[in-house]
Amino acid sequence: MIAIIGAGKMGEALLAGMLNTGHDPADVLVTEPREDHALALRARYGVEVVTADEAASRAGTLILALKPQDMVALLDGIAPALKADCLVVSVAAGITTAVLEKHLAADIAVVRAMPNTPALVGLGMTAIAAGRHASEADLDRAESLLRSVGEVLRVPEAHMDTVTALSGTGPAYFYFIAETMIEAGVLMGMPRTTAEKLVTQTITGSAAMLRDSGEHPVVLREAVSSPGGTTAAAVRELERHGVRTAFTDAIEAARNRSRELSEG
Ligand SMILES: NC(=O)C1=CN([C@@H]2O[C@H](COP(=O)(O)OP(=O)(O)OC[C@H]3O[C@@H](n4cnc5c(N)ncnc54)[C@H](OP(=O)(O)O)[C@@H]3O)[C@@H](O)[C@H]2O)C=CC1
Ligand SMILES: O=C(O)[C@@H]1CCC=N1
Repeated sequence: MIAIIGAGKMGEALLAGMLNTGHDPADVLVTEPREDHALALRARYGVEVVTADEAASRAGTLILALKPQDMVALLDGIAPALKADCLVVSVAAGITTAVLEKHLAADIAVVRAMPNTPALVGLGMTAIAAGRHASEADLDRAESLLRSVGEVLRVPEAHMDTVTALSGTGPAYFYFIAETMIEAGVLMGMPRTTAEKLVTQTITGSAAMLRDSGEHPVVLREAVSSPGGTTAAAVRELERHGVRTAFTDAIEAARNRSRELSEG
């Protein structure tokens, strides 16, 4: 039995992704404090909605997808109910395996995971790192569960805050660029629906090329840049406005915020 505690944006993306890829709703429990949201989840996905204690006592694999700020209180609350052989997978930004182990039973198997919302459409990217008591088999279990919603990479836990900044937060950078491009089209007088279609398909096609060509992004960008042309003019403006530095600083700020979240 898999239980998800906290079916907000990320928890629901994992839930929907898992069910879309063949998990049986009868094998999934969900915990959500808000009555109306709990009822909506039950109606939408056909899963059983239970209390956190019940989820902890019945789950073979427990996914914790509540906010980092709510995590310690939840861990302290469910620790007595948890099955000794339960695998705990936390997707919370910044919450280390040491914190999870400290507030659950000392020898519990925990895996820290950082997914992203494209899990909803089966194209997620998740990095995982093992706690002190998680065996290779536990990592395999976490990986096979998360692979149902996209790709999975094992990383040292020391990299997890950077993972959070790159792939966990990454979809937001992408949507920010998409939004900016659409608004630029609208500013220049294009109908919004036309701008949205052009930008969405451009981004989808570019992402597919980046994934499938095996080329470095610089090579792909150079292929778009005709001598004396539009792309070179545009890139000069991006550099002049410090967009590269802005992105680097943004990603560093996300990494630092993830670190701060581990301090409570
Ligand atoms: N959003 C994302 O793209 C990603 C998020 N994450 C991580 O996922 C976690 C959730 O983030 P996100 O989905 O964005 O946040 P949300 O606020 O959308 O989701 C958190 C959910 O947890 C519920 N919740 C709060 N307290 C409890 C509790 N005691 N028991 C059960 N459920 C509870 C909340 O209910 P209510 O609203 O009623 O308070 C809410 O539905 C965070 O730890 C975040 O770091 C990781 C990767 C990507
Ligand atoms: O914004 C956040 O804190 C979460 C973690 C990664 C993406 N969203």
